[in-house]
Amino acid sequence: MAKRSMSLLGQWSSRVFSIDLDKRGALLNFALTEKPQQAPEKFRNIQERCYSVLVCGDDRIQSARFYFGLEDLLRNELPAECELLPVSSYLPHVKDSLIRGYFLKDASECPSLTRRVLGALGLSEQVQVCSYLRGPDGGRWSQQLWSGSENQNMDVSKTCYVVPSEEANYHPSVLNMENSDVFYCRAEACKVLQESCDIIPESRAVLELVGKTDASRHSPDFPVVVIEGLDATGKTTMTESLREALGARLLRSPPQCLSPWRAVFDREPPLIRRAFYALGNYITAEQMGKEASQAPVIVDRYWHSTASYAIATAVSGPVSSLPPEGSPLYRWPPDLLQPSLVVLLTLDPQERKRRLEARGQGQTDEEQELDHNLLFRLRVEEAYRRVRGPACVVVDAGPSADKVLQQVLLLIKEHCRL
Ligand SMILES: Nc1ncnc2c1ncn2[C@@H]1O[C@H](COP(=O)(O)OP(=O)(O)OP(=O)(O)O)[C@@H](O)[C@H]1O
Ligand SMILES: Nc1ccn([C@H]2C[C@H](O)[C@@H](COP(=O)(O)O)O2)c(=O)n1
Repeated sequence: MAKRSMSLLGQWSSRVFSIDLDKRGALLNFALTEKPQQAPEKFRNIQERCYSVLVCGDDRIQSARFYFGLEDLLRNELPAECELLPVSSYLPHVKDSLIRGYFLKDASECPSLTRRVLGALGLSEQVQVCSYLRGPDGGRWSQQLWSGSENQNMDVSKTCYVVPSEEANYHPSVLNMENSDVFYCRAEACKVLQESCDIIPESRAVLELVGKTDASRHSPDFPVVVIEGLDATGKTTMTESLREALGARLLRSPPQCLSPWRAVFDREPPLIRRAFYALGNYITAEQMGKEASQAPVIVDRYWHSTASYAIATAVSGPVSSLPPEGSPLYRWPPDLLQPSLVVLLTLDPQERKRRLEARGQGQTDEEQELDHNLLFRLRVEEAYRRVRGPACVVVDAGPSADKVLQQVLLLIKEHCRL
């Protein structure tokens, strides 16, 4: 079978390549042209031999898993002097056109080892390898696409020149977010798990728990109040107190019944992991519908968490790299039950860290990332504030637990019929 990536060749020169130079949002964008031209300014400082490895297979589950493991694979196989930078290639404004991979700067003494590793990788149907050559004047760079032939040498099939491209006004990941990071209907999330069944047998068990009825239009008799926030902002404390104060039922998303499989899906790439959490919301929604016919319901995390963590993880850099406020990516899935009120607990980063340390519990990988990466934490919180349908009401969780509880009870009185 011909490589799918080869069919991209016709569009190769329309593509923008965006190299993520650091996690702080510095992107190096370039395009390709057939006429020799000067490379972007930032390219001219590069002294190393350069390559790109893009993952562009037909099977989205296999490609997502392959890309997820690619960084480790490259780090294990390549000389230590190879610097790896995430790279995306996309057609501007074209939804779902993004393909991802790594840009390699090789400063090692052994170029043949790097080429051997990349040559072997290039044989895979889901990988496209290119090398970049600096012209003698230093200002020009050419890109050579490696053919997928079994010849592991650089079998150059097309040469293009690296030229500056216009800066995009959003992060390229935004193009592929819908149905890859965020799922706006149960059927789309189910599809991902159905496609995963052969390689992740636990997907079947999850799918069996997901109902088929659409409870979204059913308006519960009692209020449903969701408590959201980053780790250690006081969600557990608040939800327990509200349960007591209101005689409410307490639910969480993902629901208890998914606990046996959560760790399995946490080890999967975003496509599969986010589909799992999306389905967790639908299972919790069914429980909400039942419980709220008898008593008020309090929910620990729900759709705001699923959408916000997914969107904030898919992009890098500052809050400005998020999809803009009002983007349809912040919409509520029409088939997912809407709560009566969503409260977002926020906390000063120092106080949150103090509470985390006082609690002395292990953190999830993602929460460790929050600690290390202030930008990520800011992105998650800003995404929370942008999600609509209903929008969250922000409450400062800094004061004493009792004071915060009184404030939330007041909000419930204002927003809900009790
Ligand atoms: N208002 C408050 N003032 C001081 N300490 C608080 C307050 N609310 C909660 N805490 C303490 O902060 C720690 C974190 O609170 P809690 O476990 O409720 O947060 P959480 O948001 O549920 O965290 P996670 O998402 O990780 O489960 C706990 O030790 C809790 O006792
Ligand atoms: N409804 C939910 C609940 C949780 N998540 C994800 C987001 C984070 O990665 C992690 C946080 O959960 P915690 O450690 O507080 O149990 O789980 C989600 O996507 N949707």
